[in-house]
Amino acid sequence: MNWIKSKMGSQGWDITDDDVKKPSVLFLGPMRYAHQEMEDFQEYFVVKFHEGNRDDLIRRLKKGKYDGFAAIVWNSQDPSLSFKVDKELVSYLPASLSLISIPAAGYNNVDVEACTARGILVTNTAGVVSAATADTAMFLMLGCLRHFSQGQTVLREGSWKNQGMPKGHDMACKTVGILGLGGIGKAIAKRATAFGMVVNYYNRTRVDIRVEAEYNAQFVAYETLLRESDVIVVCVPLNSSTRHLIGAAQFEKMKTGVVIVNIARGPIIDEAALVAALDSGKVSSAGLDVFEFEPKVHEGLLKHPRCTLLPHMGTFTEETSLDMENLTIRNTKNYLMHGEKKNAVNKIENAKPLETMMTDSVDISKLSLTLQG
Ligand SMILES: O=CC(=O)O
Repeated sequence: MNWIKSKMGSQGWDITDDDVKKPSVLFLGPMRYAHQEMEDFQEYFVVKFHEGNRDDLIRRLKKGKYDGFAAIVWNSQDPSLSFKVDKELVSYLPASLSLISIPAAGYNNVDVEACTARGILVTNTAGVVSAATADTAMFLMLGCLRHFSQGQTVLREGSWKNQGMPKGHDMACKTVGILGLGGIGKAIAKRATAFGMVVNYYNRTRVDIRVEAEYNAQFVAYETLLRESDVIVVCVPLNSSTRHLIGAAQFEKMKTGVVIVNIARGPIIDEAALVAALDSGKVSSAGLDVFEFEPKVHEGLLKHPRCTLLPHMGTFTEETSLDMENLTIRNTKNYLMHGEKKNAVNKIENAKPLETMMTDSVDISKLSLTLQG
């Protein structure tokens, strides 16, 4: 039975299967793990997959191929789909579209303001990425403090550690400054405490003191975090106020020999300034999972022996991919069926009326049935 029928049925309308059509949802990029959730989803929605780049998508949108679609699931992690859902693209989305659901925590590729103006809710999967991303941060921290990447390179080149390699540093008793104590920041705080580190954090808004106590995290001013940290971990989302949050002026204030770790988004750090700080010795090493112009990586980082570099692998595990896909599908279903906005990153006051989300068929406008806002 489909959901519109059950909604209508519950309101006493006498609806047959023939009267009812399922709303359509466009999937950009494949769902590789969430087989069970997809099966369930297809009972209620028509699923269409689109493969192709931004131009293909715009061409199809202009031709009206996706008119009447209710939602888009946007796999922005897929390299072919990592283009921007910018103002121009949003302007081509059909009037029926009420949701863009993203299987990622970071939604910097989507012009959320433009979506809000068109009444389109945007959801992410922030809740399920924390553990895998925090594990990645710990790997980078350890790698940097102990020079493990350098050790691996030396070994692969047929040498051994005592042939010119500097000794590393223990994690215990080092001060880690977490820039952004959200879900990922908290997961890092927990792990850093287990390693015996002192945990400081900076947020625009200080978290509740009970949360601070739970995570052993002490709130400090941004300047203090820059000045007193042995390791700085970047965990804030990318937006216009966090772009180049760390640049030459900030490196200047840091301890000489500081370690920089970034598992959030590349453009939060001015990469050229980071390379200069590495070259001058101000920054002893950098552990980076994200890059300012990824997948392109600054030459100065690539050739730097004291950098540990990963190709954006923070959530690149089978388990977390499954959790992200499942949550993305659930976010879509819950909003379209129940108006639930649990993982929304923007505010939409009124959900679009149900009838505008139908691909065709039954004229339910007479029934004045709308989704809960
Ligand atoms: O980078 C990964 C994410 O945003 O989830």
